[in-house]
Amino acid sequence: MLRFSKMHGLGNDFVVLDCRTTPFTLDVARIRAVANRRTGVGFDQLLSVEPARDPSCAFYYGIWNTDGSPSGQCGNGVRCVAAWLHRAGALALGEAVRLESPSGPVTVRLLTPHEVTVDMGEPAFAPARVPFAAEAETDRYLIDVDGSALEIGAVSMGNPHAVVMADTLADRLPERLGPALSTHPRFAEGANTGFVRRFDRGHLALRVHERGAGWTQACGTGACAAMAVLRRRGEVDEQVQVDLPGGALRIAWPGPGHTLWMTGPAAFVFDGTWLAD
Ligand SMILES: N[C@H](CCC[C@H](N)C(=O)O)C(=O)O
Repeated sequence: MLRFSKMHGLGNDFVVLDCRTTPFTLDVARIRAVANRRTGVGFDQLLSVEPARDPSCAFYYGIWNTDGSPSGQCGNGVRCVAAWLHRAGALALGEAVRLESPSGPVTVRLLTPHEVTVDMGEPAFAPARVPFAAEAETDRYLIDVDGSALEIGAVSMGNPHAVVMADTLADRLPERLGPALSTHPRFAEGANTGFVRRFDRGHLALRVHERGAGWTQACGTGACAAMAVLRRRGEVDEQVQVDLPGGALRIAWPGPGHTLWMTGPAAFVFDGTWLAD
């Protein structure tokens, strides 16, 4: 009997599974079945809360996209995991706790039962870390998409991101470029592709075409990636508000050599039992 919680962070929605005592056993076909928005539950990512492998962390969380592919990190998801652990009595308000993601530890702290701040670690710009095929690391790469050059930033937040300034698109549409960049061969593991508009040094708008999940209402690591790329270019201050279709996140990052902080909401929708097998 598969029990789950349906949650969301700014409309980026999740099925959360309690795998603290029962191991995670879903295969790709089952993940896709649960992801189906008509015959399943529907989610952008499925999250499994499991015992930590790293003894310095309280719990581990696994992340799967709608197509069954795994991810190394999920910003909106880790806030939901923190709120889920709080509801389960395993995480106190105000307590800073390390959680283990597939790409390593992050530190979460609940400001309220529905508002979470997360130390997401340091953005990784080295092309091999993204991974992104490039001869040398730079703030801006020119990448060939459909036969013409597009300027992007490339960064890992534990998962790969391409960041595109919307004002560099000319007449090219994000609807086409998002899927093309998310599966671009220079990103060996694919990319989450964010289109950013900069209002001023403290305020951005962003929408993200996610690897393995498509367009989402919000992408936490995408907001972190947009901040990381623009801050390193000197185009934003240490704190920014990032407006996504589903709402706003607050991101803080002094710059290279520092970790990056994300603050935003986490919401419960319902608890359920999967009966479709
Ligand atoms: N929605 C998530 C990111 C999911 C990333 C996933 N699509 C990948 O394959 O890396 C977030 O809030 O950060």
